[in-house]
Amino acid sequence: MTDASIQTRTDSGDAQFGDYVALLKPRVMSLVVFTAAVGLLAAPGSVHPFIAFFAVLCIAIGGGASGALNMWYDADIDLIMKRTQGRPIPSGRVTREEALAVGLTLSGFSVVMLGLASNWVAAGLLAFTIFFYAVIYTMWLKRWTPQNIVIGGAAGAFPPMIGWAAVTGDIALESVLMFGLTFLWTPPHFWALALFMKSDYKDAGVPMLTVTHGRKTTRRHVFAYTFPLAVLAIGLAFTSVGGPIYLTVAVILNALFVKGGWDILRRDEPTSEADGYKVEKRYFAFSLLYLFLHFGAILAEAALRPWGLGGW
Ligand code: HEM
Ligand SMILES: CC(C)=CCC/C(C)=C/CC/C(C)=C/COP(=O)(O)OP(=O)(O)O
Repeated sequence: MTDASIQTRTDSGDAQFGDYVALLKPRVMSLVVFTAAVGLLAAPGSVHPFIAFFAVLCIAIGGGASGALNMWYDADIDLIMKRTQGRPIPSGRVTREEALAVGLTLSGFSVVMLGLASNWVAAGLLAFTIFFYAVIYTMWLKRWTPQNIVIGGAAGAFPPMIGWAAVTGDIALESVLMFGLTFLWTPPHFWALALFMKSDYKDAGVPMLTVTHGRKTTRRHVFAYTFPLAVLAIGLAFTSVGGPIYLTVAVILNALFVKGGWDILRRDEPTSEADGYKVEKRYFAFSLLYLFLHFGAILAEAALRPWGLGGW
């Protein structure tokens, strides 16, 4: 990826602290960090609250670092897409070299600090996650295959596993299922967005499913993913991190998510375009609430456990 126009800072001024924070994709990372914190709090056993806080902080910094590496590599794409033109590199407030330096420094720092504060299984998983998002997804899959976000989605799904491992030093069925929940959720989450972002990915030459296989196929894929997702999400209720609260939340949310996927499938383009992609936008917003509430319910079960409540 070479593009001289984004190599140097423009005249728009020096970078502010906020520009460096924006490199870390804080809004997307907030939910990632929440799922990591829930993985940590739901794990059997306990760690000192300071270590727990510090471990989550390391995961947040590592996630942010991978976002900076993504912005470093994707600066050419971000310059083309309307949604991303205002980011620190395409708008000329931060150079690519600075973004790379921030990404690499924070990656190294977060992994080493997590290893020292908790254990090297968690640190290894964090390092692998950063590598997966920055190298496997960003540098390879994103520009190569419409399955980019399906496989690449694994990056965003690892955090609860990292949180869990920070306590237990191990990988367990529950942490793998929490991984699976985010993994199967990512395609409908992203493709709903791709449906209303219309030409952005096409203009940037990114082979998203909407571009390569068309919008009807993308609608079918959104709907199709809601079924395995519902099975896994509800199945998680019957493991040690589940319980009646989680089960209730999962049944309601998955019924709504399948129904929403059906609504998306049934829509045709002229109708969707005429109403400004209202249904697709609502579904994308609901996808965020969906994941937040599933992990929130796991947290509620864990929080009630010390009082003999929560769980089965
Ligand atoms: C390969 C996987 C994923 C892809 C391609 C993807 C893509 C996107 C995109 C393009 C946006 C628009 C936001 C922006 O312009 O900054 C977005 C928003 C968002 N995503 Fe994802 N996402 C993925 C996985 C995840 C995961 C795993 C999480 C959390 C666990 C997540 C949480 C969010 C949140 C919270 C927002 C809303 C941000 C805001 O309010 O601006 N995403 N996602
Ligand atoms: C270490 C750690 C905890 C990592 C978390 C990794 C993570 C959150 C991955 C989520 C993937 C994500 C934000 C994709 C955005 O796609 P994109 O980069 O193609 O989106 P864009 O078009 O907005 O740049």
